[in-house]
Amino acid sequence: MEKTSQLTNQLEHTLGDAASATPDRIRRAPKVLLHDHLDGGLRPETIIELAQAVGYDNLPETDPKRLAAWFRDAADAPAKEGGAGLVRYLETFTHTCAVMQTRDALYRVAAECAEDLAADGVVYAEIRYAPEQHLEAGLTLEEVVEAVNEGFREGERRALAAGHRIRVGALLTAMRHAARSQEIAELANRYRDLGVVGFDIAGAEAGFPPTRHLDAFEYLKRENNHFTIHAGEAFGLPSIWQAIQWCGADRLGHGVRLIDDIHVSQDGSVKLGRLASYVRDKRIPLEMCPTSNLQTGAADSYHEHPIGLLRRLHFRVTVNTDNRLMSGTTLSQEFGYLVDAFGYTLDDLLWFTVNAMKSAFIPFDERLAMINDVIKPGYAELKAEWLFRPATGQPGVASGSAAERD
Ligand SMILES: O=c1[nH]cnc2c1ncn2[C@H]1C[C@H](O)[C@@H](CO)O1
Ligand SMILES: [Zn+2]
Repeated sequence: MEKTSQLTNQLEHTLGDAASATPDRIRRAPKVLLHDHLDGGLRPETIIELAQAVGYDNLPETDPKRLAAWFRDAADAPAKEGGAGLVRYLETFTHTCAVMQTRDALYRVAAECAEDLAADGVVYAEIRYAPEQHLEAGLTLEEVVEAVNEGFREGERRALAAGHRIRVGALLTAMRHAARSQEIAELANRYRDLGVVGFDIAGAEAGFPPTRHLDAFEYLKRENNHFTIHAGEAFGLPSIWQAIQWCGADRLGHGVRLIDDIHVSQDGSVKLGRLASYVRDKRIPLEMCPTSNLQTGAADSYHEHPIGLLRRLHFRVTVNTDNRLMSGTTLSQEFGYLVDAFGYTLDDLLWFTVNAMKSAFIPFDERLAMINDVIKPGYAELKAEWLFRPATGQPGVASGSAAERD
């Protein structure tokens, strides 16, 4: 009896160890990224080179390391100061957009984005940007979209040559303070199946409710197209409610404030309000971006980030980067922070990843093939690594455990 429990403990230990999410395993695990801004993920070296090429001399730093630190610090500042978080955070994009005004620059940034994500183990990504912010040097909206799409294709090819497979789709964003959403929605529709997979609105949330862009959303619905909406980041439940019930968003960008509609009692029992229930019942995906939320003040720490509770309650949570440059992060790092905060294992990471792939805007059969033929086998392989560890010469934990299980 005692021997049995000893072996059971060993078995649990071995399988627990097999599923542990070390930084190296997180990086090698196949990952899916649904919320990442093209203009928030440039390489610092590239910004400096592009600025020189176009004569932009307003960069705060001209050394790549110092420039990277500047972006991170500038994006951190809002939360530290407790000010108008998101608005200050968004000011940093002036510099990245300034160097993304030519065909070559957009092509390069998009290619490098795909390469960087692939090197981090991302196998599928939807990358968003606002075409209307790249017209200053005379490009048309169509030229912007084509340059970015071609850049993504080039990045996919380079990644493949380096031994990584990645597929990248574009989401076209309209800025919520501006008035071009209908035009951008039509653009997204025109380039559908040509590299663009959906639409989004972004920018300052307070004062710019999603219903300002209702025409664009209704148009996209009539066209059977897909869209996500940044909501519940800097503004609370009304923004989420409008995004879903008025605009019909397929997914929510961030959605952290949904927590305001969930009541946890002292005894640990949980009661969902009507909106939170609806989001969970309808399996509406939440594109959560932990570090970005800390920077804009939408969450106070990784430990307290609503993702912990929402995952426990089986909301359809996904993990994302938002802006890799401003947050000094990668998708692997975001998962690493959550592993440290919540003790997640590879099984949790697989759950988040399958959630994300199910929520992607590409056709169902392609999502399914990604899950069954790329993601699940990738995690299974990582979890099986212990089987091939060199023998230690100690009595075998593995053989005892396997025998016990049979
Ligand atoms: O987290 C965000 N919330 C709202 N807007 C954002 C966020 N991250 C980036 N943006 C804005 C700034 C970019 O210039 C724009 C398009 O990518 O989207
Ligand atoms: Zn965002």
